[in-house]
Amino acid sequence: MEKEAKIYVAGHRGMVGSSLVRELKLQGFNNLVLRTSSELDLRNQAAVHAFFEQEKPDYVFLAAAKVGGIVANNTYRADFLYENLAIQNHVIHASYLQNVKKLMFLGSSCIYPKLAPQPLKESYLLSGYLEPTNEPYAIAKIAGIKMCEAYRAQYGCQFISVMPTNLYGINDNYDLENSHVLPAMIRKFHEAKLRGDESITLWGTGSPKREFLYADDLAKACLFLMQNYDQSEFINIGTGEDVTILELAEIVKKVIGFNGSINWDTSRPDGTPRKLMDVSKLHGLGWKHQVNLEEGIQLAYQDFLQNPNSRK
Ligand SMILES: NC(=O)C1=CN([C@@H]2O[C@H](COP(=O)(O)OP(=O)(O)OC[C@H]3O[C@@H](n4cnc5c(N)ncnc54)[C@H](OP(=O)(O)O)[C@@H]3O)[C@@H](O)[C@H]2O)C=CC1
Ligand SMILES: C[C@H]1O[C@H](OP(=O)(O)OP(=O)(O)OC[C@H]2O[C@@H](n3cnc4c(=O)[nH]c(N)nc43)[C@H](O)[C@@H]2O)[C@@H](O)[C@@H](O)C1=O
Repeated sequence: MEKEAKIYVAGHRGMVGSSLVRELKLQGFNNLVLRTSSELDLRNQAAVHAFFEQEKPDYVFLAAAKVGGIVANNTYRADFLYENLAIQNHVIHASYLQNVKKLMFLGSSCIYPKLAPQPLKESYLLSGYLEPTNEPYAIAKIAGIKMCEAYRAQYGCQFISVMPTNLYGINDNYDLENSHVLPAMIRKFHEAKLRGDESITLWGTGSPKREFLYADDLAKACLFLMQNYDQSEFINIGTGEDVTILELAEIVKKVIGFNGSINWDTSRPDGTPRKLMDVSKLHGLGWKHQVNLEEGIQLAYQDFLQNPNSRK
């Protein structure tokens, strides 16, 4: 990417998009094109095509999506399928029509079969049934991967896909019902500490395992791959290390300084038992994450405390 290149970051107000913008600016990319969803609703095909025709970006990071945790995915199944398909169809096709030099599509580790062998190699895609709680979202993400592959094969487009593991960081969504587990834990432990509660309640059994990557590390990986990776096959982004939800809770509890106990609401879903990324392809290219889990949780907690705009 040339420093003066025009770069469109779709979803720049989100956790990942805002981190991408910070990293791009840090690295000297300042010709950024940004639109909020109220300025440009990416579900509106005509509006997306008009925007691309007018702006003609050189590079596109597609980090706009309908995103949420296990319960949001399971509850708003139609919205997760329709909105994500619409957003990615419009942005990817318009990028082809306007000769975008390179596009990066962000998928998710939920594209892998629920019971796939661990760690998850890129080649395991479509080798088994998906986890039911997020099947609509995963189907949309798989369609996005296949669109990038197809536009490369048929039209020679330099479109790549990356599959991030579970993310957390600055500007996360802290809604208690719709968020992912880490922001939910930060808010639950913090508010319980303030109230002096004796216990907090988390979801499921605590036994599923998850891998967590700090969003600023993800943004660094995305910029690295935009400049150093150009193949049809998508690539995993993660740390290659996971913890049980119970172990995660113990870390968050310690960082926040909550002294009570933890109850488990087993009427809430556990989701997939484990989804640990195989990151050997990414490490082979020379990229590795920098922020470890406890350090990242401390940074996210500081942001939660200090940022008056945090999404609670
Ligand atoms: N968070 C996670 O744990 C993971 C996320 N990912 C992927 O990373 C990407 C970014 O996720 P994340 O930053 O967490 O999500 P956020 O919810 O934080 O941000 C999503 C952004 O998408 C934008 N958006 C949503 N709908 C529309 C629309 N109809 N038109 C225009 N913009 C829209 C929103 O814009 P606005 O603010 O202007 O409304 C929002 O800023 C997604 O593709 C997601 O699937 C992958 C793995 C894990
Ligand atoms: C990134 C990924 O995120 C989603 O998948 P998920 O990893 O299952 O999502 P999650 O972060 O919401 O939960 C992880 C685990 O944590 C447990 N858990 C405990 N207590 C709380 C809790 O209070 N809130 C939440 N949300 N989960 C909790 C919860 O029961 C589960 O076992 C996909 O739908 C899809 O969006 C996707 O790709």
